Amino acid sequence: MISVEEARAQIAAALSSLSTETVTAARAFGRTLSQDVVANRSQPPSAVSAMDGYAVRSADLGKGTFSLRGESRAGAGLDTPIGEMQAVRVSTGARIPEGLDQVVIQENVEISGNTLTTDDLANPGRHIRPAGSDYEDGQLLLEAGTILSPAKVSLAAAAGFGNIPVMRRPRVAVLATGDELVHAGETPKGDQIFNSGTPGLSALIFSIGGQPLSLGIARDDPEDVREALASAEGADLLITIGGASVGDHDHLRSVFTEEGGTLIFEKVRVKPGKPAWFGKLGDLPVLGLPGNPVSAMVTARLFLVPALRTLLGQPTALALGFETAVLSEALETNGDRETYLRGVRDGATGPVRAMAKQDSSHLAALSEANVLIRRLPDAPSCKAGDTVEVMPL
Ligand SMILES: Nc1nc2c(c(=O)[nH]1)N[C@H]1C(S)=C(S)[C@@H](COP(=O)(O)OP(=O)(O)OC[C@H]3O[C@@H](n4cnc5c(N)ncnc54)[C@H](O)[C@@H]3O)O[C@H]1N2
Ligand code: MOO
Repeated sequence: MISVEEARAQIAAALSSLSTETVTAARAFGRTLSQDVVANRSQPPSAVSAMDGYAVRSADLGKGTFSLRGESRAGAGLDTPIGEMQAVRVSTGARIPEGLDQVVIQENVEISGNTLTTDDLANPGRHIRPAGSDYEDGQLLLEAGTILSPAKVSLAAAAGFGNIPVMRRPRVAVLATGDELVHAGETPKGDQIFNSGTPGLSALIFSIGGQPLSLGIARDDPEDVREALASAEGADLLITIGGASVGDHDHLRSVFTEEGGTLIFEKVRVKPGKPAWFGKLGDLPVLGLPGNPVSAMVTARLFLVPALRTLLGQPTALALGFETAVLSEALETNGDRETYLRGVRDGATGPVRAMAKQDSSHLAALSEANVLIRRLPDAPSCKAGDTVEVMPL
């Protein structure tokens, strides 16, 4: 059995990043940048007013009455030379005319005909945004591999990118297996249960920027499994749910091998999720997740999310984002598998406790958990007040 870290490294090694495409800025949220975004001009391009008011020479303040000399508007700056004791009407974002170095806000002036008086004193640069104060021409604004938040989309657009180069969305086929399953919304027979795995994993795939594609439910019949595997053609990654362990009616692994699949690993020293496996069917990477719903969701966090991030060319694809938290309740000695306990943390930084229900089929408990508490193999017992590693969910 290999460790979680080895498994993650083997998955990443078998994947390469996908091709790229461009999308309009308005559609770029959540996508991964495929090229650096570099500013091709400074922002603002020249010194501009930060307020509505009057631009003056700071050295003239306190010396008497100004005469008004035209207006500089956002997008239509004033080019006329400005003399001493002259003030120019400016709006927010308007270019500051040559030679002026202070803006007096309109609330602080008295206008009479064509003249202006103010009690404001010299404060050079006041209410003026210098050229390039946001960013300079040639500055690296966003690096390839960055996930585009709304603010980052806005920055790329501010830098003139109407179309943004992004990684293609990974197409992830999801195949559930087992005669006991029916799709949610259908009517289960007595012993049947709903397929919770496909919707849960699809949501996770979607949240990382992938395109989930359900291949439905393959019955416990080799021909049905064979057909389902064939239907994954064209996907960038196939996720299977269930049939990973040793059951008599699980045909997934045997059909995978018969069809020429190469197994890269089977079984990981992790709890939950020991039966997780990974291989390749021709060029198609196949990640087999255990059927137990919590095992599937936890192993998806550990293996599927980094796989998607690798396909998306994200530089920190393998980072799991651990934080530390203080325990509010003791923990027992861990077994020999790396263990991910469902936990509840009080707020974003408060104390954490492991939930009472840790069964790998208890989805209601998983949905209440807000962290996974990581316990390394054979970790000693912990008491309240000890620090543990947690992965936010
Ligand atoms: N003798 C042994 N038995 C088991 C072992 C073992 O090592 N020796 N491993 C256990 C572990 S750990 C796990 S995890 C499970 C995983 O088994 P499979 O991956 O083969 O999953 P199935 O047998 O197909 O299903 C297990 C369980 O999960 C339910 N299931 C499956 N798919 C879905 C789905 N899409 N949505 C909702 N629920 C699903 C299924 O009905 C079963 O209840 O094996 C242990 N056994
Ligand atoms: O390792 Mo299994 O995932 O516990 O139920």
